[in-house]
Amino acid sequence: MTATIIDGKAVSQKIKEQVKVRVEKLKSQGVTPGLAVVLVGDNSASLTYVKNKQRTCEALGMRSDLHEFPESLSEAELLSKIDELNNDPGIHGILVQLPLPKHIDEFKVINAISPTKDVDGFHPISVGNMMIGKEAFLPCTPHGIMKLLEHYGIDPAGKHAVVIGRSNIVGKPVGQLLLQKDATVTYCHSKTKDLPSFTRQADILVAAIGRAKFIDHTHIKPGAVIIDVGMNRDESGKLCGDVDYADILETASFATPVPGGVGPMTIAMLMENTLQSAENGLSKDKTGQTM
Ligand SMILES: Nc1nc(=O)c2c([nH]1)NC[C@@H]1CN(c3ccc(C(=O)N[C@@H](CCC(=O)O)C(=O)O)cc3)C=[N+]21
Repeated sequence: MTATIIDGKAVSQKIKEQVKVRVEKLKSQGVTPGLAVVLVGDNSASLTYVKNKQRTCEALGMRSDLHEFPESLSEAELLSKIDELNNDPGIHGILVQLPLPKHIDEFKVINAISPTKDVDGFHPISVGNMMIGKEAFLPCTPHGIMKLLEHYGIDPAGKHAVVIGRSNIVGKPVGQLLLQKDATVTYCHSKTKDLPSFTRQADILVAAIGRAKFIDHTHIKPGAVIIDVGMNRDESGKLCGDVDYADILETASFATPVPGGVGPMTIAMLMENTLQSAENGLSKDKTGQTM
């Protein structure tokens, strides 16, 4: 048996086409969805992602503003920029590219973003609403993973999902979303003893470790669905995931490649969240009440 390749690029394309149609409709009502991306410091990897986000916005007819600042930007200056964006009616989504320089408190910054514009889904209010299953902007990578599973007819209900990684932006929320779809969820992390004993039980394995090609066929159960959230460089500098893709293909039933798996979905979900935010704005009056 050879695994079916989960084509994140193709699925993200479909989602973007649907977003584009909704953007056109919104524009005909006089509203152009606007995303503000804030980038502090000159991290070249970050710049690549940011450029990708901007390109996608433009392709979908959305406004995209890049606010670039030097590494030396103070926390107070960043907070005041966020305040300005919170109050800008042309901006529906605010994304502060992470990681931030060490002298800036990430938590303070995320907290300062208006939850109505929190298209990353990182604000504690968004996280809380997601946890209790209420309407919220869902974090883009976990949401993208759920969309991929859905697209390929993979129902998490009753399955054992094993998540490796417990970051606030990927590991923790993807486990929650899988739980909401009735999976039995196990979290593994750097302190987990005998990792393979857990991963071998997984019907759905989500790898968000940050180590190139760490997961191989000895870690997985025959027929498992493998979701690779890794973004690493191999020895030759090529982009690769946390999963040794070639090694697991004969064992897994489905697998996401890197690139072309989860990454493009992250961008598509960001576009959808930004559009959603703009649509929300249209259905609210000046007091913020939904009409
Ligand atoms: N506030 C914030 N929000 C984020 O969503 C966020 C962030 N900070 N910091 C950095 C990470 C990383 N991230 C990616 C998005 C798309 C691809 C992506 O499109 N990857 C392509 C390949 C891109 C390439 O070739 O380099 C793929 O996997 O096929 C990758 C990584 C969003 N992040």
